[in-house]
Amino acid sequence: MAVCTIHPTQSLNPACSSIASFHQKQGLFCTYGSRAIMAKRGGVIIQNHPPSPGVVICSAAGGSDTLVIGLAADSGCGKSTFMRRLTSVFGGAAEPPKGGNPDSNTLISDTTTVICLDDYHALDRTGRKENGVTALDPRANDFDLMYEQVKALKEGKAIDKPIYNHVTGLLDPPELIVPPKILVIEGLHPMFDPRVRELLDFSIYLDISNEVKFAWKIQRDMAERGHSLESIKASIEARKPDFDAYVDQQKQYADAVIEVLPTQLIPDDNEGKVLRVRLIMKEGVKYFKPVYLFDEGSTISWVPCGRKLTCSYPGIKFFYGPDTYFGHEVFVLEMDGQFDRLAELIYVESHLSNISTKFYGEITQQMLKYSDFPGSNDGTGLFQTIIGLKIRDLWEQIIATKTGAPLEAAKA
Ligand SMILES: Nc1ncnc2c1ncn2[C@@H]1O[C@H](COP(=O)(O)OP(=O)(O)OP(=O)(O)O)[C@@H](O)[C@H]1O
Ligand SMILES: O=C(CO)[C@H](O)[C@H](O)COP(=O)(O)O
Repeated sequence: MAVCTIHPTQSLNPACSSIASFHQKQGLFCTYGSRAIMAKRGGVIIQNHPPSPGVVICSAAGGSDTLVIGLAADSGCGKSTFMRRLTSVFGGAAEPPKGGNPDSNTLISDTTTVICLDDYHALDRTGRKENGVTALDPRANDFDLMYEQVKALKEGKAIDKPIYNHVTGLLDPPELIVPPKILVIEGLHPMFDPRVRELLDFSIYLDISNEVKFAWKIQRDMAERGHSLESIKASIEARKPDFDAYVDQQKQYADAVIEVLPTQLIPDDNEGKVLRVRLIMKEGVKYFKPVYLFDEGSTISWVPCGRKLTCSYPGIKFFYGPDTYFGHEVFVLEMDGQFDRLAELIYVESHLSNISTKFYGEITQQMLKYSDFPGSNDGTGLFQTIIGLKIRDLWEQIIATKTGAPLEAAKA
């Protein structure tokens, strides 16, 4: 490990510059606090210029601990919302790379870097049109590059990642990505290519049923983007064959699936406002203990409404039990309905176990803190928050295993 001091008004002083250059040549990387400093094409640059003097640390160990998480879902299915919940578990805001392309799809926080796999589109918008393929088609994506670059980050090496510009529909010049502690690759195909799949430490699939997808699309694309009902229907229909062929099939590989369905509490509901959400958790995944309700391995139906939990129509119903999913043994935790008073979630939280919280009520606190995010009063927000905590736990366990440090005791 090498250490030197820098001043905010300088790029890097000569000593730091040569340290960073040296380490870059060795394929290692340097940080200033949680920010990355890279030697690049002969010069030295600081990612996110430091706001105050500080210490630069160049270390062989830093990047090689990168945990890689895959999050798959169709467009408009809540990936960004999920990412905001996940990064908030680690604290600090997630922002696009400072001073970079304003249309970058990347989000960087102190601990996490989220890269959007749309950046591996091999064909731009015109190219897809000319070739008659959708963005969901593997032929429109560069899986070789995706594999090489995710592998490099996992090995602690920085990459020059392409940018797909959703504003122009063009492929923009690449941006520098340095290895974070936790790398999330989100998009249409994180589990499609077996080589990329193999690099994932944990994988999640957001499975939004057609009815709910339609309701969310209407809410966003009609209310916020001025699209017509017909054009939304047409766009969902046009994507469906490729979605079924190339995206949906990835759920069989996911360690956790969040399935979002219409409620069963209202007969023939077609509004899509009240949701039945199922968290499907694979058994036997390293460092991941499925959450359970009351008694691990039992089958339980629970209506928590009553003296301790306020419920208006149509109420709330939980279910927990073992099942099989694509031939895998899984546990399913299900919530149908929505909370009237979010603070009362503590009552439900206190009956859940293996939730990887650090203190009593952490889930409720997280949900209250981000109550303005979509899904905060139902199972989507609850299960996304739980998965965020499980990922934090996974990372801490991996670090503890590598360093031999004891894990914090007294976790729920
Ligand atoms: N849990 C939820 N409950 C209700 N609505 C939701 C939920 N999550 C997302 N939505 C709706 O879906 C829209 C899309 O969500 P979000 O931007 O998170 O999806 P996305 O997968 O990142 O989309 P894209 O890939 O198109 O950028 C939101 O604007 C919101 O209207
Ligand atoms: O499925 C998608 C992303 O999840 C988009 O449709 C794809 O990336 C193409 O984007 P655009 O419509 O902006 O050209």
